[in-house]
Amino acid sequence: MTAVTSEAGAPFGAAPPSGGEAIVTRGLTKRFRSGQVAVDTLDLSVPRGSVFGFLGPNGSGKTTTIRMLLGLVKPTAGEYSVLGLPQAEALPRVGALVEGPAFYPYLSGAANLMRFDAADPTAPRATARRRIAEALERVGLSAAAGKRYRHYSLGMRQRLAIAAALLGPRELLVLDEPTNGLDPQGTREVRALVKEIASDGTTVFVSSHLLAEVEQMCTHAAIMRTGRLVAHGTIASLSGGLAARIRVETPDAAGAARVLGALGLADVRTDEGGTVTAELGGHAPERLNAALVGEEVAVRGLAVVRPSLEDVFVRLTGEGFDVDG
Ligand SMILES: Nc1ncnc2c1ncn2[C@@H]1O[C@H](COP(=O)(O)OP(=O)(O)OP(=O)(O)O)[C@@H](O)[C@H]1O
Repeated sequence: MTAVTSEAGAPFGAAPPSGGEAIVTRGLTKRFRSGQVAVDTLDLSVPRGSVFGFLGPNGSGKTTTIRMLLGLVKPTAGEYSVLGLPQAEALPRVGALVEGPAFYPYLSGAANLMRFDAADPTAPRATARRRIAEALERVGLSAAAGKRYRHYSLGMRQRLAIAAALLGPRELLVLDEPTNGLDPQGTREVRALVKEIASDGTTVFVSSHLLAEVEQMCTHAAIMRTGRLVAHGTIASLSGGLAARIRVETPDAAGAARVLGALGLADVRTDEGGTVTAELGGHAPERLNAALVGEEVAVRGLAVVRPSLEDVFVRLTGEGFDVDG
């Protein structure tokens, strides 16, 4: 672990992590000179091979955490480990996209990567062409390698930035809000690329303020709010912590609510549009449908609604997830 002297002055333990984790943090904290605590005693475990969504509204401390993990910002307290290695050994195995690299508009994608690679003193010159061709191939830009950057679409530009993070063999890819500012097509391209990169075993740690994006793209997530972790786990376990609900569309909301209540379903609610919902519990939806129809309640639609990460956030914090910051 990269141990950081704690605020109390004692060095945090330097024991290596188990090896199954790509990133571990313990009590990681960053207080800026302004007094602002951007990251507050963060305990994070990112399993190797996961696509890990680091989720939180704007300003919740995601970028500051990433910058600490990459050695760009010094933590105030706590410790962290990346790939279970000392920082100097870990960083060459980590590809990162934090602030998009500045590319030259009149140069081609390949020429831009050549310049970018040349600026990295640790990159072996002799293999530059091969590594660049491989990175372009990996992000699906081989055919556009010779095209000028200024003619690239937004999605292609971001894929080139990801290619720049893949110019060496990487065990971990860290992407800070990679779909920010993209159009819908570019967003789709980048999401597909993240899944593709992860499919060969590379761990991907990706920050986002978009709940649905993390739900679609990630296997695991940590949810941040004002510098603190509010939830952490597999996507299934995070949303599995909340009960699924049954949702009944009917012209007879009062009748449906009565039948569901009589069957023992908990938390029966009728919304303003007349839709009735209740906690499903152990009930079989088809039996509920039969019971409603048997009681002459007309059913226009019946669905089981699984809780989303947004429901988890609202339940844990009592607040809506402020998507736009
Ligand atoms: N250099 C700095 N000095 C003082 N405060 C800072 C600094 N950098 C970030 N902050 C503050 O720390 C908090 C967390 O910021 P951070 O950028 O880590 O959040 P974030 O979740 O990445 O949000 P965003 O997606 O908007 O970047 C914010 O309140 C921010 O204003």
